[in-house]
Order: sequence, then C-alpha cells, then structure tokens
Amino acid sequence: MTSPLELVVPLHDPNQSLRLRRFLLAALVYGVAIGLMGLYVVLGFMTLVGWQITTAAILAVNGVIYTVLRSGRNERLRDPSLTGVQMFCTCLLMALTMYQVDSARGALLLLYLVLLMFGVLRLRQWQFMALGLFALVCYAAAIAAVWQTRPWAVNMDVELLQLAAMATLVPCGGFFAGYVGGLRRKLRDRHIALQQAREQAHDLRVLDPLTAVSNRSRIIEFLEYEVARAARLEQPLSVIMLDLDRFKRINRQYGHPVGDEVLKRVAERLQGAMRSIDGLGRYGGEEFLVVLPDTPLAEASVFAERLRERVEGCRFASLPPTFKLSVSVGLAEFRHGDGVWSLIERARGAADHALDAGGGRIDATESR
Ligand SMILES: Nc1nc2c(ncn2[C@@H]2O[C@H](COP(=O)(O)OP(=O)(O)OP(=O)(O)O)[C@@H](O)[C@H]2O)c(=O)[nH]1
Repeated sequence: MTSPLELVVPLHDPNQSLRLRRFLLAALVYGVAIGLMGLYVVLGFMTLVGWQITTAAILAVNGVIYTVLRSGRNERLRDPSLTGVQMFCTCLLMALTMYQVDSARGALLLLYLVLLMFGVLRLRQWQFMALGLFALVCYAAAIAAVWQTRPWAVNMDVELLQLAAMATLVPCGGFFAGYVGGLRRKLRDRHIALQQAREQAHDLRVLDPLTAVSNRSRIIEFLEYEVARAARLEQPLSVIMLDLDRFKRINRQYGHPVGDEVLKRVAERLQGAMRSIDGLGRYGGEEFLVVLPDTPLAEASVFAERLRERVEGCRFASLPPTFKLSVSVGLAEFRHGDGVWSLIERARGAADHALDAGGGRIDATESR
C-alpha cells in the first residue's frame, strides 16, 4: 500500500526523493516567511493586499516547481534539482516582499541569510557570487520601486546601510561556498575510488586473474545452484570439461608467457560462444568448465563441437603458423541424484577418455 509520505515524495527513487525533501525544506522556510509577513500586517507594516499578493506569488511559484519535480520532468534538465531556478525565484519573491513592506524591512532581510546559507551548501563559488549579486540587484530594484511609488515608506540612509551590509556577505559566502564545494568534490572522488575498489575486490573474489572468466570456486558455486534448480524443476542440465592437450609442452617449448597467452585467448574464444545464462570458469591449470542450464545432452554435444572448433581454430601471434592447438572435451548430463562432484567427475572422466583416444575429440560417458 502506498504510504501518505510516498504520495508527496517518491521514496523508490533516492535522487528524486532527496530533491523533493530539499524542496520541502525550502517550502517550510517560505511558510515561516508567510507567517512573519502576517505579523507585519497585524503590526501595520504591510497591507493585507500586499500580503495576499506576495503569498499568492509564493504559492504559485512553489506549486510550479513542485509539479515539475513530482512529475519527473526535471530529470530531463541540466540541473535536475532545480537549485538555480529555485534560488533565482527566491530572489524575485524576496524583492516582491520588500516592495510590499512599508517599514522594518531589516527583520525580513534575515531571510536572505537563509537563502545564502542554502547557496553555500549547494552552489559553486562563481554561482554563489552571481546569486549574491542578483539578490543585491533585486533588493536595490525593490527599494527604488518603493521610493518611486511610496517615498514616505523609504529611509534611504537605512536602506543603503542594509544594502552595504548585504554586499559584505556576498564575498564571505563565496569563500565558504568554494570551501564546501571543494569538500564535496573530494567526497565524490573518494566515493568513486571506494566504488572501484569494491568492484576490484569483487572481481578478485570471483574471477580468474589470468583469463578474467569465473574462477574455480565461482563456477562450482554456479553449478551448485544450477544442479539444485535442475533437480527441483526437473529441467535438463549439462556440463562440458575442456582440457587443452599437451599444454605442458607449450610451456616447456615456448615459455610460460606464451602458455599464458594461449590460456587467455582460449578463454576469450569460449566466452564469445556462451549464451547469457551459461557459465564458464577456469577449473584448473588448462581445464575449463562450461555449465549449460536447461540443455539436454544432445544439444550440449552440438555446442561442445562448436567450442572445440573455436578453440582449435585459434591462432597465436607468438607461436609458429604450423602450431595447432587441440582440446579434449568431456560431456556429462545431470541425472536424478547427481551432485556437483559426481557430475564434474563424469565430465572429467569423459575428457580423459577423449585424450586417451588421441585428444582433439569429444567424449560423453552417458552416450557410451
Ligand atoms: N602458462 C601457464 N601454464 C599453466 C598455468 N596453470 C597451469 N599451467 C601448466 O599447465 C600444465 C598442465 O599439465 P598437465 O595437467 O600435465 O596437462 P597437459 O600437459 O595438458 O597434459 P594432458 O592434459 O595429459 O594433455 C602444467 O605444465 C602447468 O604448469 C598458467 O596459469 N599458465
């Protein structure tokens, strides 16, 4: 069931949720400002009409911003949090408020501090300076407009002092915004580095470092899962063991780096033939284990033949063109009561049988 909070803020999307929570915080400050202006009306510093106009403008602007955020249209924009737009609107709304007030504007000026505090946390240094200057210009324009229409409502000396005090806040805030921005960037870089380290740790745990296919424990884990699934759902499952023939000789004759290159290339070729649901792992030094979920023996034989051809068709830059790699392939199909090891041992036995028969061939214990 959708919770009442979920109706206001989409909890399933953390980014949108954060944006809307920030917006609601700003909306709360607007609510306080509306209340404060109500006090101005009671004390006779502002007309009721002025309060109504300002309140309507605040509600309209925030209504539009909320609708855009809630509908998700903001995600198509360059600044999806709408920080710039919200701050720009706040400057204009503040100017409108200042225009409606007849005296005691100083108390409302404190609300600019709130705006600048949000700016310090969210903006870059230059953006903050631009916002600060824009706020100053808006304030000056509001005072000029009051002076034109209701000169009795302006004490120019006081207004100029307030403007000067606000102007000193801009560079100070700019400095803090720069500092906070630097911290934010550092935090983001560390977060990225941590993420990469986590991925590397995961790769080290599950991948074979030489060939980058699953390591022995990972492919066995995968097979355990597939055996349990095949037993429960009564689905076919086959495994293929591929053993590179006379690999020791490659190492001895051409050196270990060449042996490594052969293993990497073979793994690449095998990987290229797999379906997304198949599993490929390096089972031992020159042995690869392929797990084929939902595949009966007959289909696995066709696939094994394709793998054998792919491996034997490999060419290696550091080996003579006459060099021909051959591979012995063993096949086994899951039978009721089979465990992981009995299945592997049958496939392995079949690969040994293929090697005993001269290598470069496929054998399946089940079909003998
Ligand atoms: N270059 C390289 N060689 C490896 C690696 N891991 C295992 N080997 C070598 O692979 C060879 C495997 O030898 P065997 O198990 O006797 O297999 P084989 O020489 O292919 O003999 P048959 O399987 O009987 O054809 C050994 O020489 C290992 O040193 C590796 O990561 N890199």
